[in-house]
Amino acid sequence: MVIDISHVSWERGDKTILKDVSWRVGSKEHWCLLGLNGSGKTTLLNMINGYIWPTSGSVSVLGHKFGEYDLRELRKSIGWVSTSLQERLYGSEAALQIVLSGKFSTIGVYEQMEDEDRERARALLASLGCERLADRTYHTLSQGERQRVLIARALMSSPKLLILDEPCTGLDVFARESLLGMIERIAESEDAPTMIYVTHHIEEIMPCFKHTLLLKQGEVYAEGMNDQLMTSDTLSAFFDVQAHVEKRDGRHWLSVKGKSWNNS
Ligand SMILES: Nc1ncnc2c1ncn2[C@@H]1O[C@H](COP(=O)(O)OP(=O)(O)OP(=O)(O)O)[C@@H](O)[C@H]1O
Repeated sequence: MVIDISHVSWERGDKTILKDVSWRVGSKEHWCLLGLNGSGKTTLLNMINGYIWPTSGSVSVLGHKFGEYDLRELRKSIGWVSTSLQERLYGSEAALQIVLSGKFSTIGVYEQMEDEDRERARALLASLGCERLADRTYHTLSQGERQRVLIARALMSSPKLLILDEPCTGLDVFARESLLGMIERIAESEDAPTMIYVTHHIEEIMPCFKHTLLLKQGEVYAEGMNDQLMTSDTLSAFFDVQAHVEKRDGRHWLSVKGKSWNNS
């Protein structure tokens, strides 16, 4: 199992933020984690990365049970692309340096890098269609370019688990489709890590993500194969709206009371 979360709860004061959550992700099973704002997605990711501990229940990631393994070592095998990471990066660094920093999962490059590291970083930038950005400073990049650089950075350490936390936030529809295409290619590559895609938007779920965990108010609402979960009935009840789901080009599209959410 890549992720094995069993009956996990997380309490803060008198508030229960995660309630009896269980989730098992097998190797090379690419999952989507779907929930509205405040449903507990970030909290669950913080737990998977060992930044917070469950109040009750057990967490095991990449076969290592928390409490019995050095979490700093474990984090080297996990790539986590998130907006909060963007805020912590040094905006004045060149894109290539940012990708290189992924080798040791550090913010900034402190270790001696070899020529082969630079070659790998350039190859990763090229595979994400942004080799020409290698020498550009991060703060001059567009949001879509930043996300690609961060994904290249996350891949630099050849992670076994890659978490993409709302990677399409702030992207226009064309940049979004381009990034989703690249994510799909990563998922289909031979040495692909197990991938978790976190979002509020079902239309971003590419066909390579075959499973979804629906999280609602800190609880698992449902989980399973997308074709079973992504139905008008299930999502109407999940989102507490009158929703209509349509499948097109292997993806599911949601509209609410005649108003499309697709491009929001
Ligand atoms: N350290 C904390 N102390 C108290 N409450 C917290 C803490 N961390 C998160 N919460 C609360 O837990 C709930 C879930 O938050 P979380 O950030 O996990 O949701 P989310 O699904 O990631 O939301 P979003 O999609 O907006 O990022 C929210 O109500 C939040 O205010």
